Amino acid sequence: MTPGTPATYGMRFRGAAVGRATLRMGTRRSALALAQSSAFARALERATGVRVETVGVTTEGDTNSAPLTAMGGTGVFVQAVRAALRAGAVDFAVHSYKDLPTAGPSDVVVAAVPVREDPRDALVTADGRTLDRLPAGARIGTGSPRRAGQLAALRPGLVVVPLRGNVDTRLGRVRDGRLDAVVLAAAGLARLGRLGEAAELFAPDRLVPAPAQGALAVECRADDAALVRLLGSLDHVVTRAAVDAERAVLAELEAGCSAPVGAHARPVGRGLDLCAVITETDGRRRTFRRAEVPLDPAGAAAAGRELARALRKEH
Ligand SMILES: NCc1[nH]cc(CCC(=O)O)c1CC(=O)O
Repeated sequence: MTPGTPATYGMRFRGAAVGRATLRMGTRRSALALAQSSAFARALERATGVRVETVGVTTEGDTNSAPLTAMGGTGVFVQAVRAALRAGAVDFAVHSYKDLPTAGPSDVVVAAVPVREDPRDALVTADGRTLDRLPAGARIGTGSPRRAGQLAALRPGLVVVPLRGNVDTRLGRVRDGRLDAVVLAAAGLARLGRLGEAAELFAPDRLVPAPAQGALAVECRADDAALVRLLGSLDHVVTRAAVDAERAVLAELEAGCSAPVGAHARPVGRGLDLCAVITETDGRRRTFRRAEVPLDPAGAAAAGRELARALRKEH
């Protein structure tokens, strides 16, 4: 960059606004977490002229291979990263948004929800077969009760096998023949440049994704106003509204419904088309509904809660 150009001036000015030439970014150390956080870091550097340094944090979700349901849910991926934020070891943190519990602490804020990656679930099979073409008795791996319930409803004859681990581990189970198929987030494959390995990408109203799947949450300390503003330059309004609606469905259903939940909002016209599902983990019951949602944050959350109440009544 040539010194003295208007672009350089603008970058210096904005970097100076947070009073730090270099920002430290907290992230988990998995290949997926590093890929998504470094993509965000590059975008932030381009947009604002700050420099970003990566600080890898190991979380309980990385060191403990027990099922997430036995460990207190997806929150196990975020606690250690938030602790680094509170301790001042990092300035901001990048999380997979679907790993954030719905009840957030008040001392950290989601300062940016960047534009979303592919939100769909993907099927990977050894020979490229789609779900409908898997033979009865085929073994399909997932550790997610949401995926298990919906897969069992779609294909009652399949055998769902519990599976956890990083993307590489899960894909390896198909390659080594221990499983016939695995279902995982398309966003994870895309961020690792492996989306081409998917045999099928499920339409979001057929296999409804997890709330906020494919989205990132960029958090910083709530009292760091200049940084909240700087990170906010990468906020994507449509993604934020969609995620607000989807997480409102989940938050409302967590009170009094332990069944797995999917929720997904897709931009349509000037609003969002929100669909949500509750299943039993064995797939014997599946309740599905959809609703139109306005693009503003308060309206999106209210519409999500209303859809959740209707679902709960019906299920
Ligand atoms: N709970 C693990 C997790 N958290 C986020 C992703 C994928 C990427 C995303 O949804 O942003 C995954 C893996 C998966 O579901 O296959």
